[in-house]
Amino acid sequence: MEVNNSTDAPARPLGFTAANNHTQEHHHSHPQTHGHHHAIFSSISTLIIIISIASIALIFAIFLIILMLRRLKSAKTNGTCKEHNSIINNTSSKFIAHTTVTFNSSPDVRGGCLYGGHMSRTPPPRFRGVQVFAYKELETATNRFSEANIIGNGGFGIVYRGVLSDGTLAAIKMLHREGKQGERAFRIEVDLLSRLQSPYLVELLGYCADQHHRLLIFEFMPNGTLQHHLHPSHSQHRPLDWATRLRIAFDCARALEFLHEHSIPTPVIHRDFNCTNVLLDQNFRAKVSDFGLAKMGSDKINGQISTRVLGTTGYLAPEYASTGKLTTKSDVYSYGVVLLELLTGRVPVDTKRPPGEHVLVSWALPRLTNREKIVEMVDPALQGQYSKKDLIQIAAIAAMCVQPEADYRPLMTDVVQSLIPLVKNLYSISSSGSSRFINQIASPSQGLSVSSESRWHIL
Ligand SMILES: Nc1ncnc2c1ncn2[C@@H]1O[C@H](COP(=O)(O)OP(=O)(O)OP(=O)(O)O)[C@@H](O)[C@H]1O
Repeated sequence: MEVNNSTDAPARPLGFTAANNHTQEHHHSHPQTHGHHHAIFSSISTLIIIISIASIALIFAIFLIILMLRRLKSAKTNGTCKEHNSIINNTSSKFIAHTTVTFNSSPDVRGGCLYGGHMSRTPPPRFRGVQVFAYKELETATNRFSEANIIGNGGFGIVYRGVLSDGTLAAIKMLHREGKQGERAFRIEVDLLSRLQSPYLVELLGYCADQHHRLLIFEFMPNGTLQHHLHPSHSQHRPLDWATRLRIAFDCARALEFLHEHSIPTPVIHRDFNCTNVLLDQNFRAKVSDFGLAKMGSDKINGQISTRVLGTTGYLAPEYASTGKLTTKSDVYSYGVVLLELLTGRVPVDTKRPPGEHVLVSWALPRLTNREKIVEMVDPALQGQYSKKDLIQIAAIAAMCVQPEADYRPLMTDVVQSLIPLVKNLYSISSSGSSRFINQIASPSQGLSVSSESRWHIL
């Protein structure tokens, strides 16, 4: 049986041939219909082409929009830093090479982040986690720095109580305009406290370097200074009890231990540790403040720093006062003086007292190692709240800390270790809510951290 009639014709599938034939027939028999179909086809393909082009254009536009949105987003994130950096690298206020901040002339930052350009949706500018405030914001926070909001007046400036825009209560320190020392103190506090975070140090919330204004914004410590409670000018404060004094001594020891041992890469010497620089929170937990005179260990030559003698009379270690040689042991001495104040309720220098009792350390040292005399030294306001064993232990620690020879003084770590059993014992016996405190005693590093980008230079 033959499938193809023509021998020359290539073999084709039947259907194909038929269809072809049919098409040919159709073409021949309906030329107008063919033209009409052709028009329909061409308009359909035009439509398809147009739709395709439109879709491609649409996809491209969407892609572009996404790209722009992404750019915008990342610009915002970096923008905070860039914007901020441009301000701090301005001639007016510079943070150079990790540490040095110089404030030479007035910046023109109107409209920039220092002049409240970040008031609305963008997050406020930050420097190492510390907020940069506009002067206007702080004016608002303190009701134009009203007298009613003044909470203190220190060597470097006036401290105001203020409420920040997010409702946070803050202590706002406005530094005096004149004097290089104030400028330096400002620079050191910002630089140091933005790197050091410890529950034993008063937190720096932010700063303002707007034109000639220099302000530091700290967490608010509702119970003020240890000075106010230990040596009140009026008798408005109830005397601190023994347990609270012991806990304050412990918190301060931890603060100095943190500065000396856990600050990276070099130890920090507070240089002005005293009762006015110990602030108390609502639970009378102590935090150390005022780092304006602090020094980095990197300044040292053979373990000691030669420097101008700055600090507070009565708290200065003898070798530092006489030669200007500063080490972490200078802080240990100052700590010993504060411990003596907690123990005796006396001020470091009191010329109203009888001869031989003017200087607290000279009066206390020979008595601290005499068991009978220790009891006579204790602040009468304590009214025997302590155990004699604890008293002797505290006296021994204080005696070690105020040794005239720096090498004989203990490290702050040793002081902390000696205080741990006393404080643990005290708080396991007493009040509720102490378990958290005991946990903190047990794990010294808890809550402590130091910024990893710390590369400190001489300040
Ligand atoms: N964070 C704070 N919270 C609550 N009150 C504070 C805070 N910081 C300071 N004060 C109050 O402001 C007062 C002045 O503090 P400031 O640190 O300026 O000076 P000072 O420590 O008393 O003296 P100096 O700066 O000369 O060492 C303190 O005595 C205290 O009453």
